[in-house]
Formats: sequence, C-alpha cells, structure tokens
Amino acid sequence: MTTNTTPAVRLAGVTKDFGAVRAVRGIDLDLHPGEIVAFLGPNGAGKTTTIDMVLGLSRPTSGSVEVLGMDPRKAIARGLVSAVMQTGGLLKDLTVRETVAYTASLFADSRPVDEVLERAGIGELAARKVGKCSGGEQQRLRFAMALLSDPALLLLDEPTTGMDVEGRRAFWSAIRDDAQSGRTVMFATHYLEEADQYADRIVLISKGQVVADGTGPQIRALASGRTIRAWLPSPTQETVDAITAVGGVDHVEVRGESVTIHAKDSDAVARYLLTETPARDVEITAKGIEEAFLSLTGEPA
Ligand SMILES: Nc1ncnc2c1ncn2[C@@H]1O[C@H](COP(=O)(O)OP(=O)(O)OP(=O)(O)O)[C@@H](O)[C@H]1O
Repeated sequence: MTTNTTPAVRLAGVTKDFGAVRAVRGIDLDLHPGEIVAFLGPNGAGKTTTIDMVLGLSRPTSGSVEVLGMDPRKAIARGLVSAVMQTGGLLKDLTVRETVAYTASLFADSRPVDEVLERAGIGELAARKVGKCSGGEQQRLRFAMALLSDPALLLLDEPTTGMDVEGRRAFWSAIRDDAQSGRTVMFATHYLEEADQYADRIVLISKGQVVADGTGPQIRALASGRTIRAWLPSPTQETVDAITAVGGVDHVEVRGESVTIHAKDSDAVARYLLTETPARDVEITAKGIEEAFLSLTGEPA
C-alpha cells in the first residue's frame, strides 16, 4: 500500500454538469492517507456524482480529480482503488467462499481468500450460500471482494442502506478494524449518526458544495444552538416574522399552534416569546445532530 504523503484523493475546483443541471458546483478537497471520511449530504447533494468521478467512471466538467497523485483510471488499473456498491453482482447459488475465490481468480495478484474473508468479518460464513445471507452479510461479502486487490483507497456509496442497526454495526466494525492497516476509506451516507460514529472526518455537502468539513464534534459545534418549542395561540404571519427577526434565529416552523424555533441564543428567543407574544409552555432543548444538519444545509436529513 502507498504510505507517502500524496493525498489519497485530491479534488480541485471540480464541477459536473448534466445538461442544464449543475450537480457539483466547485469542490476542493484533499483526503489524507489512512483517513475514514464520510461524505454526508441529503438526496441529490452530489455524493454519487463525486464518487463516480473519483472512480474514473465520469469526468469533471471543469477542475481536476487525482487519486494517489494520478488519473483515477490509472489508479484503478493498478488495483489501488476498490468500491463497494449497493446492489448487484452476486450469484445466489454460490457460497460466500466460492464467490470470493471466483473474483480472486480474475486478478493477476490478489490477497488470499481466507485473509479477506477474515478482514471482512465473514470467515464463519464461508460455506453459506449467498442467497441465504442477510443484506448486511452480502454487503460484507462485497467488502471482502473489494479487499482482494489490497486497495489503498476504498469507496463506498451508501453501503448500509436497508440494513438494520446490528447489520450496520457489524459492517462498520469490519471496515474500521481493516482501516487500521492504513487504508483510506471514503463513504457516502445520508445518516448523520453513521457519519458521526464511524468517520474520522465528516465532509458535509449540500447542493453540490462542501458546506462543512471537520470531525463529528466539530460539525456539531458549528451548528451549536438550541431548539425552542412553545404553544402559540393563533399565530399570525407578523408574529412569525418577528420571531424570525430575533437575533440568532436560523429556522422557525409553525404547525397549528405549536412553534419550533432553532436559534443560537435561546434565552433571547424565550424572552421575546414570553414578553412580546402570547406564547406559553416554552421548552428549550439542546440541538441534536438532525437539527444541526438542518441548520447547516437548510434541508432535513
Ligand atoms: N446522469 C444524470 N443526468 C442528469 N442529472 C443527474 C445525473 N446524475 C445525477 N444527476 C443530478 O445531479 C444531482 C446530484 O445527484 P447525485 O446522485 O450525485 O446526488 P447524491 O448526493 O448521490 O444523492 P442520493 O443520496 O439521492 O444518491 C441531482 O440533482 C441529480 O438529479
């Protein structure tokens, strides 16, 4: 594996248009060797489009993409990059071991089958038919296949979609254990919790741009603030506008007579509600990661 300090991935001024749609709007990003990076964003943020460019499956409209200091297609041809895709590519009647052995036979140089099964945490499932494996187990099988070339960079596009909590935990535990050997891992996800729990670094993207980049705690701190809920009888647009204008308020939502406000200065909002409006039952809570996401991207997770 590559151990120098060349970035594992370097995106510089990358844009990507599909006809009139600008899916990626100028991304600059370096991933360092050995990092586990979550590419977090809502539907349509541009995650898959970006990953496809890193995999050399498509070209940027402008800007440049380098993988380990070279053109993505060259890095792939050298077996330095693998991907774990969400669906397809598995034959139900083969066993787990047969599937990996068959894939290994396609490589001139591959890691031993038993080693990758162990690394992917499916050594005990080797004799099981693929059709009898759960979605999470099949995903670990894809992970095992991706490890055969011992890639320096592993890309995963929403790898745990549809898995239950236990499947997800087992999948990430295998990825994390393996990554200790220095592999760089980049994964796309909608799940804030997943990014927060399993990535060293979170790159938050929205509408084709990076809107935040840091560790889980840093991302949450960026969106520090509180949620204020209150009962507000017969709210008028004027009242809502006035609440929105209170310093530090970043989001107001009214449902019937219940109002939810996200704000940096919850004291100021509570004071305003209690003195200037007929609001009652004011309740203040710390912002969870869901709300942090909303205030950073303007979109629900
Ligand atoms: N081949 C294509 N032709 C036209 N538009 C496309 C194409 N691929 C993607 N787009 C558009 O580009 C934008 C970004 O899509 P992309 O699939 O990269 O988002 P994403 O973050 O991966 O979303 P999701 O989480 O839903 O997979 C979207 O508006 C999408 O409709």
